[in-house]
Amino acid sequence: MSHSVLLVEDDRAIATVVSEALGEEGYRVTACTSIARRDALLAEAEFDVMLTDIVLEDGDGLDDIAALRSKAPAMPVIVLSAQNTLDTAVRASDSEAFEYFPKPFDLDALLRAVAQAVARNEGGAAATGPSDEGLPFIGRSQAMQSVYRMITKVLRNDLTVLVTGESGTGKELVAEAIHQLGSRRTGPFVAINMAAIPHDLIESELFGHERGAFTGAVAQAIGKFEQANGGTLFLDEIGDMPAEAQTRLLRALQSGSIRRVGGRNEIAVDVRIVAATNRALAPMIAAGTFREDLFYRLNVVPIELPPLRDRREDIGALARHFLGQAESEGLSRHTITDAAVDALAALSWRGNVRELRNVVFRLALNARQDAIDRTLVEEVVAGENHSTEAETSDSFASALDAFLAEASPRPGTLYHAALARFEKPLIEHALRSMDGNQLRAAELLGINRNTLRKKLDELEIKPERFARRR
Ligand SMILES: Nc1ncnc2c1ncn2[C@@H]1O[C@H](COP(=O)(O)OP(=O)(O)OP(=O)(O)O)[C@@H](O)[C@H]1O
Repeated sequence: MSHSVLLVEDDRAIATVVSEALGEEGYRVTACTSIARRDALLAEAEFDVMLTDIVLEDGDGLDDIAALRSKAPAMPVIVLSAQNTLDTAVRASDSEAFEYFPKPFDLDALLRAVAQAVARNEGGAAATGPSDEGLPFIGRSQAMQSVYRMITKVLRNDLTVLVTGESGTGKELVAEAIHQLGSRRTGPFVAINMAAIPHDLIESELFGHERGAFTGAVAQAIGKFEQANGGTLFLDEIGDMPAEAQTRLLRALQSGSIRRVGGRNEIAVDVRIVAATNRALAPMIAAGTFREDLFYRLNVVPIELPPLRDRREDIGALARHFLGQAESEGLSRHTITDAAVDALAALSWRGNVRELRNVVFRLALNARQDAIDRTLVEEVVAGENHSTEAETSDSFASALDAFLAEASPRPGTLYHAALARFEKPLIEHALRSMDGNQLRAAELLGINRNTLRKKLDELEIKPERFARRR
């Protein structure tokens, strides 16, 4: 017998597409657009799975989810939402939703999730776990959605997380979110930055020391591992950890216990580890400076933060958020014009969200009127060298390192493999900057339009993908 799906969705276009796709897969779909109708349908019949939007014409689809669970405790719920914030992702996971799909979503992925939900339901498994209010995580871009989804997946377990991403992309914020929203939130959150501590002190900082363990160890000291007992330990800039400390950390992760420097006793510790790095670890492993076995211990759940330049649509919301922060730190209240946001969005943001925060604070300091306008943005960022040649070449060099470490191409193919790797993103960047206009993209690149056309064919780039959507 085919499985039944209840679809609660007031966007008719989405409801139609999803119903048809499910129908083609052999599901019996019952669709409705309101909470009242949903409840009436649930009172009449049982469904194998429910798909629900959050904002519905008569209320919030997640609000009374607990009541709904008492009516249909075993029914998996898949949440579809256009409010793509971390809060929504967390609310969806709190409501014990089986999956959360920010809109626009990939239909095939949704169909796979429905199939899994049905299979899981037949197996009788149930999800568990609560959480509370969200963090000020700003950004609804598609690029941030997978970050939010990954965060919600680790809230009810103690899996080790490795957060990667360029400096200033929000890696520490992810660690804090995992701690504050997860099951360890009543325990301590302890952070340690490997790059900020002299190498010879790292082991004693992490594991503590006994009195007299080394010159200067005048008293016993408790390390970060013990301080974080029952909570979360955030190991920042893990790529900067010296070799001996790596070995000791690996041992601690394997055994769940530590030994203070100069100490004899093994001390059991219960900590959840979140590690972060802005350096590519693959080339370091290849070069023998980072232990591969430690990498695998840390990289249980990888969360990769996108650079700000890949989610420019978040810049306006972030800028407004930081203006609010500036105000709460005593600066006067300011708004920002759309033209000023566009000017900010055009910059390269090598320092990512941290750099944007600093620039916004400087704008607030320098503003002569209520609204921050484009002219002020241009004045304030003028002297800042947002994308100098040297910086661009630096980031190319590190991308090239990562490519070489991963690709290990056959002899005789290296030049072309590297070229192909960089040519496509470069051309896509030009098209994106020019809203898909090939003539202007060719001008930006400084190549002939026919050459560009040939490249588009060769590299299978579809220029219409970059046309501005209204
Ligand atoms: N999505 C976001 N929403 C709001 N604030 C953010 C966001 N991402 C980052 N920030 C803010 O930007 C600043 C830098 O973030 P954070 O320190 O988490 O970056 P990081 O990736 O850990 O940097 P580094 O690698 O240099 O340590 C912080 O003030 C943080 O609160």
